[in-house]
Amino acid sequence: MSVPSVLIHRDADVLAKAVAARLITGLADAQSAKGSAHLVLTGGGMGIAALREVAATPARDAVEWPRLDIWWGDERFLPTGDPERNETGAREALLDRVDLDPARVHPMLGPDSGISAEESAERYADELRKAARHEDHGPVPSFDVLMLGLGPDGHVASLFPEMPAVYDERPVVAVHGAPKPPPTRISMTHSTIRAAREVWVIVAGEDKAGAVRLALQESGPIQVPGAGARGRLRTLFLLDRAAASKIPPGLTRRASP
Ligand SMILES: O=C1O[C@H](COP(=O)(O)O)[C@@H](O)[C@H](O)[C@H]1O
Repeated sequence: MSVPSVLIHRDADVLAKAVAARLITGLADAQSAKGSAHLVLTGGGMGIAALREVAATPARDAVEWPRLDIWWGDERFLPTGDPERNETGAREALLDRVDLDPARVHPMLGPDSGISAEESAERYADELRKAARHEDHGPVPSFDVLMLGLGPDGHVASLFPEMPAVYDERPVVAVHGAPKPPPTRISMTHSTIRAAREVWVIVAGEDKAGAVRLALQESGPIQVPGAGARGRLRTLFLLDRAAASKIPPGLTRRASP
């Protein structure tokens, strides 16, 4: 597991633009090295803002969209098209605006599929298993980039502090009774998050500053799920100044004035 690096941008707007630029470069590099790439999306304010910035820049054409697999780190267990679904936000911000191969877009199924949250999680784990190659050495692909938001309580994806999902070793699980609505969700677990080559934790706002500090320190991932979000090769905490305001000096690097 990698030790996190911290980059700080002036505000949420600059942060979203910087993440978009980094994402385009990262995906283009991965595709040129391997022919295709795997990207894991997050819901939440900054994750969707970054996708909107990707859609807005002509540099998006550097990515070969038909050769990209899109996954989600978590989903709110709501019907397809519900505005609160992470999938809906991502489609509106970017996915409906680029030339993706629909077979390579992998949403987590909702209740409109006539299945339970548990079945949805199991199906997603199966889909990940089928996409994993021999060289991935595990039940999920080695995602090139896995993006995460961070809640003020330290949650990432739908892994909330001290809830059963943070103890679970299956790749994907159903979550019931989440403290943030909606209560029923599907989430990748820590083991799946840690299979990614790069994990990017993207956070803006003063209300998250305490969670950022705890997620960067040696907190336990049970109490602070963000502290367990680490990539195999690289972990980046991409922050705005407000979110970085409680990090001890020396740990941070300012990336834009
Ligand atoms: O509910 C969720 O919240 C987190 C954080 O969202 P934010 O708006 O506070 O940044 C998000 O990462 C997760 O995907 C989502 O389901």
